[in-house]
Amino acid sequence: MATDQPYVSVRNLTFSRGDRLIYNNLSVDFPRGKVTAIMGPSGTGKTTLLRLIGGQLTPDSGTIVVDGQEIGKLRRQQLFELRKQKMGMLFQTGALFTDLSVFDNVAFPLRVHTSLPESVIRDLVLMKLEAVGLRGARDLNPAELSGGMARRVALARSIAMDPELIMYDEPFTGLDPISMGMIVKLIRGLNSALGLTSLLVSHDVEESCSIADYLCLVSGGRVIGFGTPEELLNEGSDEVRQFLRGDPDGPVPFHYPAPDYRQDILSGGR
Ligand SMILES: Nc1ncnc2c1ncn2[C@@H]1O[C@H](COP(=O)(O)OP(=O)(O)OP(=O)(O)O)[C@@H](O)[C@H]1O
Repeated sequence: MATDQPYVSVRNLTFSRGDRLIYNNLSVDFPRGKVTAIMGPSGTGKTTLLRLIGGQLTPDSGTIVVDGQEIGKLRRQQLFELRKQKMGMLFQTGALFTDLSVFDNVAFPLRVHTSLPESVIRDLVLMKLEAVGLRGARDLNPAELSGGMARRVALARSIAMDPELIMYDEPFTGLDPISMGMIVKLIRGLNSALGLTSLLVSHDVEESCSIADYLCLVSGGRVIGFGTPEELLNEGSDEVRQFLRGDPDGPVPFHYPAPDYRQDILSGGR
């Protein structure tokens, strides 16, 4: 696949949950080898988009192409192979196996998906743990880890199979500033060192802007801005800039639609 082709290409995607239309004809490309942060209001469908790209959900219509392969055309086994070989996911809820040590958690995908000898698995696990700074914690159990350490072990596990695409869903949530700083550094560092394509869903504007090559802002089922953080902060629409600056009022109004305030007060009713 040519390196100038996007790694993920979404075309005319429509997807509903029950009566709720979440995406209506969405098209967006995610550049290869870059970190793109997907941001937008709560409930707008960011996690849903990651799950559609990962093939865990199926679009009502439209196509999703990952590294040249159209997800919707793959048979179940092919999709499983694609996910196994090319995709890593770090979901906020992606808990570690509590009855396995740190080492065994990271070794798990290698043991399940490959027939590598234990000596090679050992080297690979130690390399991944070294990358997240936790080689020395290999014998601990998840219950002995802080939240930040657990997130780093989960990250080591999600890169165990050397994915090309890694999707992070709210990786900073609930972390103290130091742990958050470590995860920020790791996401950026791993992307550069391993040449990954990274998609990051996050509400943390400052952290996302500090590591993302591109921001993709979604709202109301469509992309309202795509560009570098600087481009969007300086030249984005009013709605984009309101979101990025966290302004309480703007195109998204502070007040829920209501009748005239003065008349409302004077009317005396409810
Ligand atoms: N399993 C489900 N069944 C039905 N509706 C769902 C399900 N999961 C999510 N939804 C709905 O789909 C919409 C999009 O959810 P999603 O989690 O993708 O939003 P999000 O942008 O990631 O939100 P947040 O920023 O709050 O995490 C929401 O309205 C949500 O209520």
